[in-house]
Amino acid sequence: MGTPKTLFEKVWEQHVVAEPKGEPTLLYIDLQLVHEVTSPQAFEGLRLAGRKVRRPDRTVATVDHNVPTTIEGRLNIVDQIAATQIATLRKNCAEFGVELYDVDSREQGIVHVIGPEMGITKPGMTIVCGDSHTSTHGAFGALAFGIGTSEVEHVMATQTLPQGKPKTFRISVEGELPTGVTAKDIILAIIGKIGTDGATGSVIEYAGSAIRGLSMEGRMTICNMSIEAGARAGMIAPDETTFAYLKGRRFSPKGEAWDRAVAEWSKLPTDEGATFDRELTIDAATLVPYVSWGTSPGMVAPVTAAVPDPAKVENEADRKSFERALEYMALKAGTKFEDVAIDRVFIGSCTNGRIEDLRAAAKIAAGHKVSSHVHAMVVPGSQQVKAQAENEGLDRIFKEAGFDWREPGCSMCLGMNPDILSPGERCASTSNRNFEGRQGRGGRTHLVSPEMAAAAAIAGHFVDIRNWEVREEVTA
Ligand SMILES: CC(C)[C@H](C(=O)O)[C@@H](O)C(=O)O
Ligand code: SF4
Repeated sequence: MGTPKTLFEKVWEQHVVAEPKGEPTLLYIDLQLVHEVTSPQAFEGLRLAGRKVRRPDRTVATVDHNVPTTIEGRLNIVDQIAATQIATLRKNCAEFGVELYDVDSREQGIVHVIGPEMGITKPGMTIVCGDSHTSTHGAFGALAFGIGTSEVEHVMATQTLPQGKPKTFRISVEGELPTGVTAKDIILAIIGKIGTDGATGSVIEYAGSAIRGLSMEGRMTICNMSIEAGARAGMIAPDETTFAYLKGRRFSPKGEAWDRAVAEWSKLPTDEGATFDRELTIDAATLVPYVSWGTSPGMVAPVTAAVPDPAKVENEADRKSFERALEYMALKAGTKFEDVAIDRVFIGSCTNGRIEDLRAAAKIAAGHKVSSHVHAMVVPGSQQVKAQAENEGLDRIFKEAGFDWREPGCSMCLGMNPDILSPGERCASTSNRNFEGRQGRGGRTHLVSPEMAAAAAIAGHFVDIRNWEVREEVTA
């Protein structure tokens, strides 16, 4: 036995190609995911240099950010930038031999949803994408992180990437998660506690019994938002839950290869006695459902609380940004969140657009009606999520309750397609970012869990789902 190692160190060391003195390490990249927004210049760079995609078999593309979420909208994309980016991706994938899961594919969807669900994402891999929420895939014990467009080109050309070695940060969430408290609440609580720069330069490993108790969907929700705490990536050790999720998926190993893979993956978890640069432990019992109230994902408070008071902030710069956030959000200190009315609800995104999220939201919505002053939409993260939800009758529950049931894509997570807020509209959203204008110019975003979003749609304002009466007979 050598020195005890962390999950991150094991994956990192297995991918080192070269360690030139005084320069970043050259890492081998197992998988590159590609979408329409950050790939055009990378492909163009290759073309200009007369190069090929070195490993098309380790490169997977889909359309997600720009695609409209109605069938008619997809057939005739009005937005010129969107139409061009999508057409360009089609052309590039055909020319460079990259598999594209296009809108007519049964596997199209948000890049971070389709990788795991097809079994392309696997433990121990290095995974990159020109997209910050690539951290999602770390839920499988992969080292997965977002890269810039010039790096996308570098990986396409060489299947390697120069990277400085990040620091390690273990966040352990111990104990049993109270009823009504979800994976989304865990990560909102963490970011609220450590701040949006709390994990800068680090790879977070999420550990502890509350994390081990989560499904893969919940683990993905948590790793997804690592980037909102400034982390380079988030990781969770692969275990039986991981293997059960991956078994039998389209690109998962089969037969003997499966057994060999599981044996390898089982060696990845952090060794007893391994040390981290930083550690934090959170008691799961102290967590509640949260709502973000400001314009950064660190500005969060318990749903039962009131809008916090900037006057209590000592540091002047912090107080100013606090005041500015409240002004943008049109919120007054002291107003109870349960008295804050909303106009829109968005259930979807790579944070909370998976089947389990839709099940959870449907359970809350079943037998109720969306408030007359709210427009609420449910956007499955992928075609497979959509098909499965329809199989289970979730679409019917949502439609009967008055939710708009859409085609898969990033949708209202960001304002790059027709699904946007109008100026001044307030939205309860299951996505991961609440920056000014994120969901449309002048739009006001509150980040919440799928359950909280569904309940808010019905009540017309935020509600504590711990008091929500779930009509079991309707969902049964
Ligand atoms: C468009 C893309 C580059 C961007 C990202 O990197 O995260 C988007 O996915 C987002 O969520 O803001
Ligand atoms: S769903 Fe949102 S966060 Fe995720 S990749 Fe799309 S735009 Fe980015």
